[in-house]
Amino acid sequence: MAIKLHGTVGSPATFRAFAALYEKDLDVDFIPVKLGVNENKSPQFLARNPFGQVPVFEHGDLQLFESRAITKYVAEAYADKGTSLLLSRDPRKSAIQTVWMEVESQKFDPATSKLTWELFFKPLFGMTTDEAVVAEFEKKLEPVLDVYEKRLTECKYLGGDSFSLADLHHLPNTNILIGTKVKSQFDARPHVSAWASDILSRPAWAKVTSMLPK
Ligand SMILES: N[C@@H](CCC(=O)N[C@@H](CS)C(=O)NCC(=O)O)C(=O)O
Repeated sequence: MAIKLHGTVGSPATFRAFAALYEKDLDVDFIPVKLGVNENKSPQFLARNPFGQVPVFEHGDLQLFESRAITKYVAEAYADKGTSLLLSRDPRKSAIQTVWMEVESQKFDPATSKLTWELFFKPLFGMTTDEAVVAEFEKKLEPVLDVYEKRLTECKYLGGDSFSLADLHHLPNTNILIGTKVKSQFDARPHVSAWASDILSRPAWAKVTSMLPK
């Protein structure tokens, strides 16, 4: 029974799911969804995700949407395969990893998704970047990265001493932003900068980004 991922090359949420699947060395049947022609709003796609967004994961009769729910399922279902993406079964250690997964989705993602949209996707689609929005969200990202800098002086990765979902969830937006002027915010914080280089150089992530057109 093949694992299927419905998604779009370059979509941060699709790439987040792929990162977990590739860390686990899983074979994936990729089913491309064309966002540009609203394939994601077709009745067939809405039956898979009523919010009409990629990615959607399918394995037999299990169907999931929300990239972070997909990565968590993959980490748990394939716990003994590939990279261990869950730091511990101990509730206390596991809770600390969860804290940093929540920080990513509640603090890092809202600021960085706005910035990736303004600085990367809008120019890609021939739209004009709104510099006022960029300035506003760069300001919001700064205190988040300050907290990361402190955290990363205490341990090598956000969730603890090894790479986990808490780091993996950051990959798509970090990968885009280090190709923009926001890179300077990463560079200004030595531990954040080293952490970003480390997680972006993982072979599984290189396999994900190799899907991008050259
Ligand atoms: N929270 C969702 C976000 C999914 C999402 O924003 N997907 C985007 C592509 S990265 C999408 O499908 N956009 C098309 C749309 O919203 O109509 C997740 O993590 O899966």
